[in-house]
Amino acid sequence: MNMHASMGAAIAADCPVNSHNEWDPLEEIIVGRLEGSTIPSDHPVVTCNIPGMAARAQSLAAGFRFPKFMIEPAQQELDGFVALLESLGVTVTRPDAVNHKAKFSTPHWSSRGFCNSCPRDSMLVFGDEILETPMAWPCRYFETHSYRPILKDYFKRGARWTSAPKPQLTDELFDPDFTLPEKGEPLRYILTEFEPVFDAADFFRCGRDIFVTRSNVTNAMGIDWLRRHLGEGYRIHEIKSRCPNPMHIDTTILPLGPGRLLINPEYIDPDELPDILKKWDILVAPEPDPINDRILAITSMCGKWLSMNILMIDEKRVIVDPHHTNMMRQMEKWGYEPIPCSFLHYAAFGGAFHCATLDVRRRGTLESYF
Ligand SMILES: NC(=[NH2+])NCCC[C@H](N)C(=O)O
Repeated sequence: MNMHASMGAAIAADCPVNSHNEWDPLEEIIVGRLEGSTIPSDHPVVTCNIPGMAARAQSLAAGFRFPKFMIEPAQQELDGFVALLESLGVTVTRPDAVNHKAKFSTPHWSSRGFCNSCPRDSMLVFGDEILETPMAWPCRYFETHSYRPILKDYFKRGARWTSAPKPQLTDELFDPDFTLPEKGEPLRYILTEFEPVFDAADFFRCGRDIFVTRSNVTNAMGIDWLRRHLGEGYRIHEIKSRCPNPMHIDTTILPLGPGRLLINPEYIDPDELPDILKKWDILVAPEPDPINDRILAITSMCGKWLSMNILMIDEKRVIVDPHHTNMMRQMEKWGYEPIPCSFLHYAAFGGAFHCATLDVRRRGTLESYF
């Protein structure tokens, strides 16, 4: 090993932020919070991304606090999830509780906040860099502020802390005539190319290769911005999804380890995957177990494929919701060790295990898997 390489390795080992993929052994993770959660605004970029029933209910109550009957069971599950991660030896870091109901404004618009249930969406980790993403939901504009004490601490301990240009989120960014595509119609997005925007959760990382789906929160200019920012050491590949209301890749496709991809058969056509993924094993996610609880069904901000929103502890162990027995069994058949953790109530706040977390340190180095 030359001097440079060994110095690089020393820095990586000491740095509190060091993660290159979704499966290396997990050492530290940020887990979101529910305190202070506020029902998101009825801006079209919000409502077009939420299932119809929840969107209608939330539009009526936008800006109010989420009711207790939704917070309490989700909080219990969240506490259980944190305890489970700690029992597995993972360091769990939490954002501050902040009042997301507070109103804020730019010269062009004003909004209240939402919550910090999903750190996966607002920050991306590339090795020792943690990047704040330019999010398209106005109510999420200041969301990373609840993570600033953590970010400053990581920075002081050696991490690189960056942020994409803060978007303006003026009307020019949103197509005023946008409606969701009907079955059979070509996909379209609410975003224009006015300025770069992207959510971190539209990307997943496999070492030097990064994969992205375009969505109603990530435009082509956002993807280009990140491509240029990352430079020559990385390649960003776009994955085509058939999801009619795409927002966040982690209910569509996720890598489980080098050479293994979990796909949602409704949204992904394996023949349309980028060529470099064609050599990987495709593991087709089983049909999600239906959720019959009416309250859970009505309040969920997500679709049924949240069953795929799993978290890898390492290349073998994976956290899965025990409600999703098909997924639990299938994981075992594929040779994984599923660890059950009940988490269905969190869907009302935007996700499950993958969304609710940001893996900031996994033991491993930057590699090319292709
Ligand atoms: N990282 C996240 N917040 N992911 C949530 C994905 C939700 C996705 N739009 C669905 O409805 O299934």
